[in-house]
Amino acid sequence: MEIIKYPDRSQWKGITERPYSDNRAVLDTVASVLEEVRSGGDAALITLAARFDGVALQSLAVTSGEMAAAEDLLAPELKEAIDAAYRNIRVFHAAQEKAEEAVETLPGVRCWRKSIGIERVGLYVPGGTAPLFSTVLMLGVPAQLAGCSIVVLCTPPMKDGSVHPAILYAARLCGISLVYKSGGAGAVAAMAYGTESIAAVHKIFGPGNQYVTAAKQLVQQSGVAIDMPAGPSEVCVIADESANAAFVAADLLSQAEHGPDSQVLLLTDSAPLLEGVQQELRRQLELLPRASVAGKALEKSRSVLVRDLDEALALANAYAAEHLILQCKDAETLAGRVINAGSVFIGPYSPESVGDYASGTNHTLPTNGFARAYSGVSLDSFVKKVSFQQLTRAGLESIAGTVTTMAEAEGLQAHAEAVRVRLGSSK
Ligand SMILES: NC(=O)C1=CN([C@@H]2O[C@H](COP(=O)(O)OP(=O)(O)OC[C@H]3O[C@@H](n4cnc5c(N)ncnc54)[C@H](O)[C@@H]3O)[C@@H](O)[C@H]2O)C=CC1
Ligand SMILES: N[C@@H](Cc1c[nH]c[nH+]1)C(=O)O
Ligand SMILES: [Zn+2]
Repeated sequence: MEIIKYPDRSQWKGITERPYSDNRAVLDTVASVLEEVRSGGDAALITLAARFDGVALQSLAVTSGEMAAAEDLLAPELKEAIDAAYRNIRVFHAAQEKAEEAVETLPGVRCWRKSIGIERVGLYVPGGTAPLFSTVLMLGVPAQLAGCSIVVLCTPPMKDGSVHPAILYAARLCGISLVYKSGGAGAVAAMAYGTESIAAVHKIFGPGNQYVTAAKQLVQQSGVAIDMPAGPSEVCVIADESANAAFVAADLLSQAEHGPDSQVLLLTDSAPLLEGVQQELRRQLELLPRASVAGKALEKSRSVLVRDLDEALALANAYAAEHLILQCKDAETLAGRVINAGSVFIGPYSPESVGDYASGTNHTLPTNGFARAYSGVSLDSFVKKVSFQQLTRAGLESIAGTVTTMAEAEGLQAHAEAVRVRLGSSK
């Protein structure tokens, strides 16, 4: 891990840049995969599964038999854990369902908005390095609450050509039956353009590695919407001398183990804490089954010694982390001053892992600085808010002058006439 001491502002750009920011090779690969799927459909997806996942598939769709069998393949404690997480995520997302009141902007001029579920949505569930069945809940629960009518789920097959039973169990909980064995850019292309077996959707959701994220960004050109660029994972921890070095190191490693292109960032005003965290990282890393993945991510990560916590917060706001953990005195006050972050974890007992799985918040969050402008996935991501208005004749009379004056000033006479003709005052 690179250690940077007391950087001045001119060095901030180097700190806030992600290690994969120059991803032209990835974009080139992804562009050709998209074209392959657009022209080759299902057969191309089967070829891609062999090329990138090393799996020889006969067909892409998970059968209803495989869906039904999944539950019995899971240990009871895992099923209970998934059920508990499902409930918490549902409670948190259901609370986002707020009906908006109609507003009378003038007497007789009534305006309102209605949330309508996006009809066809595509969910991407990562599975390259690990089958992230938690992501099924993060996407499936809000899709279910929003009432999306067609929900397609794509995930890379495991080496034996199956989909992990926990993914299928979580999908069933969320009422999803259209599950396909397809990963990476190919899966994104399939959901964007459609193939013989996979329906094209209106919006694609979900996290993934650089290939998935690049594919989501590229397919937007064909008119499909996406939630946001989400992946590779990252975390920023702000810690002071009051923090427990073992907790901080554990949080950094929990994101480093996601993939070699994950990035973690420690910001501290305490040299002893920084030293303690480096020691803990070395100690804890050795104990991890995924030590080599986490080790690669750490090589591209940074620990920064700053002058004070104000500077730490300013740097964190500039970095705009997917996850921001505050392990310092007065963490709540600091949290109130956060401007850019996907999700914030306050105090020593709020590890990011709880948000990754089960506290209720969504783990599909903007990475690569996109938290400056994007929110994480929520119920809102799965609905459109359609606005409505209804005027009485008296309402139209009161607003007529405003509209006709503005329309004529813009040189749009027909707009003005559409008001006047109703009031019998056409020129
Ligand atoms: N920001 C967020 O909200 C979240 C992000 N993540 C991130 O999702 C990612 C998951 O990544 P993975 O485990 O890799 O699974 P993945 O499912 O995203 O990617 C696997 C697929 O990548 C494609 N691929 C692999 N190597 C390729 C190559 N050389 N050329 C073209 N395509 C290739 C293959 O099609 C493969 O099926 C991690 O980076 C993790 O940090 C995970 C959860 C949440
Ligand atoms: N940490 C991941 C989510 C995750 C899934 N499983 C474990 N963690 C992210 O939000 O980037
Ligand atoms: Zn995680």
